[in-house]
Amino acid sequence: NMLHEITGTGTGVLGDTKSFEVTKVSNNNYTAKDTTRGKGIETYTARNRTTLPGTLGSDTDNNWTDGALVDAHAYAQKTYDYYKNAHNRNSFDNNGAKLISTVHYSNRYNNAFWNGTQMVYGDGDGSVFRPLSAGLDVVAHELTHAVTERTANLIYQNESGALNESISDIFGAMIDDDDWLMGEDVYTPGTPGDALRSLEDPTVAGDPDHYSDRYTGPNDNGGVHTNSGINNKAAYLLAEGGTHTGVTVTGIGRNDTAKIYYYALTNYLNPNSNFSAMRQAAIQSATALFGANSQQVKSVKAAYDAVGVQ
Ligand SMILES: Cc1cccc(C(=O)O)c1OC(=O)C1CC1
Ligand SMILES: [Zn+2]
Repeated sequence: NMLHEITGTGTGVLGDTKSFEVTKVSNNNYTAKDTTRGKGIETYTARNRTTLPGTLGSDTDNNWTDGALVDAHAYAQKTYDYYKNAHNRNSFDNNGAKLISTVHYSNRYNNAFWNGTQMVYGDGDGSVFRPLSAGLDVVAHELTHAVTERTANLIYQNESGALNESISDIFGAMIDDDDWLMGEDVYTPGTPGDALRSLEDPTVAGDPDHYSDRYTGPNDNGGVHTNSGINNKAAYLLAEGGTHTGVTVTGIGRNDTAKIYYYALTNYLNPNSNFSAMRQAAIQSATALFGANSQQVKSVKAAYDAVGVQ
């Protein structure tokens, strides 16, 4: 309970020190259980097996040394705080639902996912990925899948699936807000400067930045992690501005961009929304938030013009 809530300190996967709320059970027993946020934030370890949630994280001296667990716990708290402070949303269900994360899932597992109940992170194989919870954008991406599931619930295939992925990348970039890259802190440790995806220039990772270049094949549920680049590029242009395919967009900044996408996700998008419906939802959201003749509405139209979505 709140009475035993204290601050823990630990070292993340990348060797950085961070602090986070934990529970003191006794003088030499601390658990990765935060009872200060919603109905709680709890982080577990699967100890490299696949039983979920596994064992609740614990430490004897409150100086935490399991980097993957430190990062998953601290970044879940940071992501909770973002949705509460920026969008007045209390956890993924807007009713304070407990945030459960498990690290050290399976063996050399190059993946992270939301399984409908909790977040799960592999350790990576050390070549393709480091432990995936070390990426704040990864944690935010996974938790945003839960937010999307409880709101628009975009079907995870073809265009609605690409939007599902893009919404997770957009809020991943809004929360890990020092760049427009996804997974840069955990992807290919041996290759500095690359990323799993880029919202600024999706083509650096081989993803399309215009609707005419969309993938229409069967792989990856119809290219959900590929065609996300089209809407990701639109969101980047909306926030930062720029000229793309001969169309100039006036940037409106990260905060207004985030408000527009959150408003669209929670008021207009539905499970079957395609890219055209995304354009309309963003226009209607910008209109509701900023007015019909606002710069924000003008820039939304230009951003979707620039990526070829009408
Ligand atoms: C690493 C990975 C593999 C497969 C699916 C996802 C997924 O969650 O869609 C995934 O996580 C990400 O894309 C996060 C953003 C880096
Ligand atoms: Zn995803």
